[in-house]
Order: sequence, then structure tokens, then C-alpha cells
Amino acid sequence: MNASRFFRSFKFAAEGIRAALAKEQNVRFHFLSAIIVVLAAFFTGLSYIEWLIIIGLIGGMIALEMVNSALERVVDLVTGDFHPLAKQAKDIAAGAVLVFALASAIIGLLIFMPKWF
Ligand SMILES: Nc1ncnc2c1ncn2[C@@H]1O[C@H](COP(=O)(O)OP(=O)(O)OP(=O)(O)O)[C@@H](O)[C@H]1O
Repeated sequence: MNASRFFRSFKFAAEGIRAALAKEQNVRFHFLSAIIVVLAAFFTGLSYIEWLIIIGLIGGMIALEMVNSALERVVDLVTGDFHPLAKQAKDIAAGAVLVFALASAIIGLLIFMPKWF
């Protein structure tokens, strides 16, 4: 891949992030949550490994929410009609987001709680 193609792909990815922030309330919510968690981590004082875990979870959560939003668009593009497969596709993707969010919340509690109480 040459440099100009690389930067073109990078530009499209940046447009994707901008579109997700502009059009998806859930993505905005996760960005806001990420800022709060990073501030809490900063003031709590985490170890190097704990920072790696928190950053990994934040990145994974936002990326997964964006993939979910992309999948919703593809489903809506394919059919405007009610279709059981469309429902399964959207609900499974939403379920994946929920699984990751729950796991992240538990890991977050396990990291922060012992330092606060
Ligand atoms: N074309 C479709 N056929 C069948 N079920 C659908 C279809 N589109 C959406 N659904 C289902 O209807 C419910 C609500 O979907 P809706 O599109 O309103 O929200 P969403 O796509 O889940 O997320 P968001 O509110 O973030 O857009 C979900 O269970 C979804 O799977």
C-alpha cells in the first residue's frame, strides 16, 4: 500500500468517526463515559497494567459500538421491510455490545473499588 492510499483510508476512517459521533447517540455516550473514566483513572492513580486494561476496554467498547452502528446501517440498506434475519442481525450485534459493556463494567469495578473503599 502506498502512502497516499494509506492517508486516503485514514481520512475515510476519520470521516467514519465523525459520522458516528454526529449521528449516533450511543457512540457519543461512550465517548463521554470514556472521558469520565480516564479522568477518574487519572485522579485515582492506576498502575501501568491497569491503564493498559482501561485503555483497551475503552477502545474496544467504542469500536464495538461503531461496528454495531455500521451493521444497523447495512441492515437498513438491505431491507426496509420487517425481516426476522434483519432483527436477529441487529439484536445479536446489540447483544455483543451489551456483553462487552457488562464485562467492562465488572472489570472497571474490580480495578477502582479496592482503591476507593
Ligand atoms: N428491518 C427489520 N426487520 C425486523 N426487525 C427489525 C428491523 N429493523 C429493526 N428491527 C428490530 O426492531 C427493534 C428496534 O430497532 P430500531 O431500528 O428501532 O433500533 P436499533 O436499530 O436496534 O437501534 P437504534 O435505536 O440505535 O437505531 C430491534 O429489535 C431491531 O432488531
